[in-house]
Amino acid sequence: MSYISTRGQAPALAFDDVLLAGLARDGGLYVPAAWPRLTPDDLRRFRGLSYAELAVEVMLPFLGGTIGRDDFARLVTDAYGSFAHQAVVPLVQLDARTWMMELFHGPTLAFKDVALQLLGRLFDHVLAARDSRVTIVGATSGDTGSAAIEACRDRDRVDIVILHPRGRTSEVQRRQMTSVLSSNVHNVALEGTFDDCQDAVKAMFNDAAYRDALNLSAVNSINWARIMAQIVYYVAAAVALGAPDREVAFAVPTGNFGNVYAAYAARQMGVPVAKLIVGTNENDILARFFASGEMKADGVVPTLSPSMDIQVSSNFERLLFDLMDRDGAAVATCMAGFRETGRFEVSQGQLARVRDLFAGHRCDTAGTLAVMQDAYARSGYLVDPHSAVGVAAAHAAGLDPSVPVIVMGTAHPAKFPDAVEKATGLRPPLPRHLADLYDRPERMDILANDIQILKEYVRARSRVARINA
Ligand SMILES: Cc1ncc(COP(=O)(O)O)c(C=O)c1O
Ligand SMILES: N[C@@H](CCOP(=O)(O)O)C(=O)O
Repeated sequence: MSYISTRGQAPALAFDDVLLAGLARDGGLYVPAAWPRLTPDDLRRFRGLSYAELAVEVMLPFLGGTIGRDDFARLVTDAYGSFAHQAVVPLVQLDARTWMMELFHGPTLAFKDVALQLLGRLFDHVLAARDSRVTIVGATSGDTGSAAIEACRDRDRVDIVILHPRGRTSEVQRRQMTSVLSSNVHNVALEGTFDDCQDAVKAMFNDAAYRDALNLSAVNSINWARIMAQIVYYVAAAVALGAPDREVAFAVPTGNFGNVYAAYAARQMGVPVAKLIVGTNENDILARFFASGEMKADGVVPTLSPSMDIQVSSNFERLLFDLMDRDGAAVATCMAGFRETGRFEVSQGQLARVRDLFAGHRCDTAGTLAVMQDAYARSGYLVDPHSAVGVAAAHAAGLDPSVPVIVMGTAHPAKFPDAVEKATGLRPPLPRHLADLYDRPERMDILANDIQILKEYVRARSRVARINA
């Protein structure tokens, strides 16, 4: 198994190198050179497995022998042992044909834990084997940051710097990051949006001398290993609801397009997926794209679902690569144009192809609150505002009623108590391990959106940079 860049110019890498590389050296994103296949018999065999057992089966082919089965099984079992629910990602039925897959039972209460609890362990394993260290730099709109910090805190071979947009996360999200006082953890509140944070991270990776001097690594979904670990729960959900003998659909609240891309990857591997429904909030660039074929960035507006306040969705490039028949040069030209003008367009043929599988739906604040109110009124079920966008998308999709729709429950309602209280009158308490979150001291640095300042900040906190100096 080797990995190639969506822009066609970077060297192909094996899994362990991709794990540490983050962004490809040509600015592209790594994808598998070929998709491993899951046969109908594989899917039937998966029916009796625990989540950790299934995770090993699904992910092993992606490793291409770079990590042995026993070592990998140990890392996976350990990672999912940190989840508060025995099923790891339980499925809850919402109505006759709609399910919610609760992905938020990990330590930081969002779906990011599913991948990042494993990634932290993979980093340790690979770095120990190489006797090496990395500097991780990441961008967050709220959830990746805390999940990555939790996964990397106190790890001797890692320094981690996380940029979040100042004042644009929920208070719980911010505190989950800034109250971790470990010496290898550094939080930056950037004067800007999530897109600015992500741009800064990519600019650091695109400076070859800088990335080499710091051994930069990534925890965002630009890192292929994030996507790999997220594929597993789509396989689990489909198998639980009848795959390979029944098709399913997924409704995915979307921002950076990593989660729904993992669903696409599961389908490429052989999971019978009838539709992928992309839910967006008022930052609806993706919903507009699936309607028109034009990708056109506007300014980011703050919403009730702040983790999805994103306009430039990194992982869309991975889908575009397939849509352009894996022509890296064409993707590079398209991305350069997008960077310059803030827009690109696909052909009518490409739009038709993409719409065979994908649909987009925009849900505004009123719609989000209505879903949360309705779920609570009907069954006492509390839905966070991001997952609510997914539920709205599922209901709007108008699919054949025989196809079960699985909504990705991406965050615990207690992460967004203000929104939940506004919708239901109830303020969900934090689980016990976070009960004193509001009393914990915080540490962060407020920085201007200036790439030189940010680069110097990260360099000064990188032990690798000090060793290499
Ligand atoms: C709670 C929550 N829901 C949905 C999303 C969107 O997921 P993705 O960026 O993978 O599209 C995010 C952030 O990524 C999130 O934190
Ligand atoms: N919503 C995310 C944004 C970053 O997405 P990622 O999947 O690329 O890490 C967040 O919570 O930070």
